[in-house]
Amino acid sequence: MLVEKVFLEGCFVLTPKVFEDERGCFFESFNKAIFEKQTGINTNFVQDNQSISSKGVLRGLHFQTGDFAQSKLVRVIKGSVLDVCVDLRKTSPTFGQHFSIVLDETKHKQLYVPRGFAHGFLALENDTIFSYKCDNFYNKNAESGILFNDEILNINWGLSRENLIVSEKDMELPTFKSLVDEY
Ligand SMILES: Cc1cn([C@H]2C[C@H](O)[C@@H](COP(=O)(O)OP(=O)(O)O[C@H]3O[C@H](C)C(=O)[C@H](O)[C@H]3O)O2)c(=O)[nH]c1=O
Repeated sequence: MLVEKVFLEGCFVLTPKVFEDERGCFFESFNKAIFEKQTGINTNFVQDNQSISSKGVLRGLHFQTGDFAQSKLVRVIKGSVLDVCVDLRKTSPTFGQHFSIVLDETKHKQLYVPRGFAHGFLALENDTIFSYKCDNFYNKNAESGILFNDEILNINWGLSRENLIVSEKDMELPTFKSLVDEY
């Protein structure tokens, strides 16, 4: 597996070794020993999630607060997404900065998003299957997030608002500034 450091400390892009033959292909989508050896992160994922999205669906930016914060290992099983993570660690030199990457079914790249980050993605194709591992359980009362089009974060999603499908819940998420002022 190829592991590449992202400029946001603790964030990694992982590319598995793919074995191809006349039947198709095989790759290990997660191997704890290799992951820990190559990232130096000792993690214990406890929950797998999966979502299916039409083209233009934008989910995020989400995170869980406090003791319920989650690190995530995210990947695309079918289709493609523009995946974005935002550093919300107040003591981080990259606080408020974000990293974007296209994850798709052909390159099989994965993104490891540490605790203390907000995460979201835009589905670039219909029937995109997004699958991810979390190292903490879902806790509805600890859910929080930031408006996807927050002016300070200034994330380029590549599509104009009228082409996006965003849940009512996500449209009511706070701005980055209101979150910073609150904590
Ligand atoms: C996240 C989650 C949700 N749910 C329930 C709560 C709702 O009734 C329903 C849909 O949840 P939501 O609209 O929050 O789903 P997404 O918008 O895909 O949320 C995810 O979107 C971005 C990409 C993330 O990074 C987060 O992991 C996650 O928040 O599933 C659960 O039962 N367990 C869970 O772990």
